[in-house]
Amino acid sequence: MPSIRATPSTSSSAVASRPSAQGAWWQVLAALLWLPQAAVIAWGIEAIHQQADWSALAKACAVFLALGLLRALVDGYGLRRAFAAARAHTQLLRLQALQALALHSPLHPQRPSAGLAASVLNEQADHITPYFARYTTARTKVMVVPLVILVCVFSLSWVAGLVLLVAAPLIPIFMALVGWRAEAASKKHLQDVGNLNQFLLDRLQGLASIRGLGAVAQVAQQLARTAEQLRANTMAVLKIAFLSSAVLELFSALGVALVAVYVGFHLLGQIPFGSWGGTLGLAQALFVLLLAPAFFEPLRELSAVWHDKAAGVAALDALQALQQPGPQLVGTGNGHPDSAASAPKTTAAALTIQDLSFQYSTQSPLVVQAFSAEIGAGERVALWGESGSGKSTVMALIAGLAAPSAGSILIDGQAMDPAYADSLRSGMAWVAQKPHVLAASLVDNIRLGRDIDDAALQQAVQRAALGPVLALRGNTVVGDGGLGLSGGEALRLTLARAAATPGCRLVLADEPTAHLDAETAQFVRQGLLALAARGATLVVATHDPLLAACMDRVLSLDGSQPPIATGLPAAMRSIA
Ligand SMILES: Nc1ncnc2c1ncn2[C@@H]1O[C@H](COP(=O)(O)OP(=O)(O)OP(=O)(O)O)[C@@H](O)[C@H]1O
Repeated sequence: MPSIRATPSTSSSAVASRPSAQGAWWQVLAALLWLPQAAVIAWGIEAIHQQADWSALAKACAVFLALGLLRALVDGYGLRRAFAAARAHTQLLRLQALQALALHSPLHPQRPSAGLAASVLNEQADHITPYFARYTTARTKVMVVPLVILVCVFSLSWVAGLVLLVAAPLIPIFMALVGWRAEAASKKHLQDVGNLNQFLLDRLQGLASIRGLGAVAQVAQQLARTAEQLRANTMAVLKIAFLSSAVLELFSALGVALVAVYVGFHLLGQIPFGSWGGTLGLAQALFVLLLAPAFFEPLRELSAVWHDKAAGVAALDALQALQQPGPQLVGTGNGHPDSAASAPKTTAAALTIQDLSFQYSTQSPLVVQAFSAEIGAGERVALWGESGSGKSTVMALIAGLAAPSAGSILIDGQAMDPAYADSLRSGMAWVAQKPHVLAASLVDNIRLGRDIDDAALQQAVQRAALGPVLALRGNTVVGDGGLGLSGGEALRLTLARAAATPGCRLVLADEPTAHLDAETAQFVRQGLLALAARGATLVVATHDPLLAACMDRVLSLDGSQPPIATGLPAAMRSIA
């Protein structure tokens, strides 16, 4: 499995110059092969004019066809190479963005929405391949082919050369003017596609609430407005694309027409100058005439792929925007094979938190400030504090879901740093208040792809009292797209996941009993204490005085203390 490691971000302008240049150069060679082909045509027509014998003409035809075949082969080969390199490069950029996203901490303040990220990675990134394969190739051709043709034309006629020289710069100037608008319109268009995806995903997820509150018509109107905006922007992009083509066609047609007029009048003797003192022969004049459209051809090609550039650059920027710097997961998916921490431990973990501080971004205030605590192996501790005092943040920092801004966390004396975070985290179980239920069977939802044998799984099912649910559901899919789970069943699933964690030495539970009825909350409290009783340290962030009363100790983040809990069931008191 490839490691998930953050890679330095790359600007779109830097990566734009990176696709394989070889494919482009093969295509440049193919375009230049038109010169000998044009020479053969010009020579052949002059031969017909001078009534040369047919065998010479047949040879000329054969050479022309052979050159044509060679040109097609070279062009096809170059095109394939350019596309293969562009596809590979796009995949690499996609993977880099995906890896950066996978390393985003859940505490990242600018995490992109799931809909936007999916749209950028799946749809928008597809625009990068044509940009690298077609636009950058066309750009290389524009820099070489017209120059070579200009030298050839100038060597025969300075007037024809001058016509091309004057007409050519007008095209890039107008293209650039149109191109700025095109790029802005493309960015807006891609942004709208992302917004629509985000809107759809969000509203589909909240469909039950929308129906329940009778807001379907309003949401449908909003959707229609967003779709209409996307339509208008798509049309704006197309208008600009047509405008740029029209500008180019106009100037290239004028350029070719002027050369044709000059060549025609020169051959008729009406314009005798312009050919370095002498007069152009029929073959030379035809050669110049045949080269004129070829001079503009790379520019026309560039215009045709101009939209690819606008869409490609916008997609590169969108990929870049997914990789916003911010809090990242500690660790990279690679354990430290030689470290003592990577050896499986069976004893409960001891925690040392020293002067822990955290801020979500350099502009935001410290939400945890110089917090220190010692938690002994096997101890059960409640983190207490007013709402917003930073309990969840401290829990996330202990789990290595983000690196502290200052201070340190030691687990059994081992710092939670990137080299050891993964192996330290493998001995932790996280009990969330609202677990995500995957679209998979109940068993797969407990396993989560971890290496858990059947006996351990059965034990976890029993401990979380999930047996009856499992008997009823069997292998049917639960979660998104499958049968649902009740709130209580989902919480049991969380406990089962924690109970099945191999070598679990530290249980972290974030508000595990919030908003639960008394009976379910009691079940969760019992479940947590049972997990700890199997030899794990337990840290809970809670507002629940009953849960706090079950712990050995309460650590307050803001000086507040839980009220004296009453009504703790007798069975619980015995575990506590
Ligand atoms: N992703 C985030 N980006 C920026 N600030 C955040 C983010 N998450 C939390 N905060 C802020 O950090 C502070 C601490 O939040 P935290 O969730 O850790 O508090 P808490 O004590 O767990 O609160 P509660 O008991 O309400 O769950 C709050 O002021 C909150 O607004």
